[in-house]
Amino acid sequence: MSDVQQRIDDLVKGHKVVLFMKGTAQFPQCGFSGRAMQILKACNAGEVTTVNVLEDEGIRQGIKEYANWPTIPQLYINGEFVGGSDIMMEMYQAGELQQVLAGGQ
Ligand SMILES: N[C@@H](CCC(=O)N[C@@H](CS)C(=O)NCC(=O)O)C(=O)O
Ligand code: FES
Repeated sequence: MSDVQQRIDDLVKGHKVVLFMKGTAQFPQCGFSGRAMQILKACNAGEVTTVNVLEDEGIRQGIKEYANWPTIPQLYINGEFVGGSDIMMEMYQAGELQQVLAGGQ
């Protein structure tokens, strides 16, 4: 595993809920990332670890390889890739995201 892939793996496995996004939780810098954050808030997700890919070009590119998913935002729960903002919205509307968040540790 490359250095960047290892760093991403440590982040994803070291925290329950990790959102790779553009900007921060307080100041998202893209509508898709803002929407992802809003969905997590609507789910009462609790502690969300956010990673601002605009501050790290290596992670911005590396995260696309890590989950084989070409865009940001990317949500991980309990070490597993969940999806981008479209998938998050679909899961939220079906009540599934709330269930995944409630499961695990
Ligand atoms: N449909 C996507 C929208 C996300 C998206 O299109 N992201 C683009 C624009 S922010 C992206 O990450 N492009 C690659 C990049 O900026 O590195 C989703 O469901 O999350
Ligand atoms: S930064 Fe332009 S669509 Fe996300």
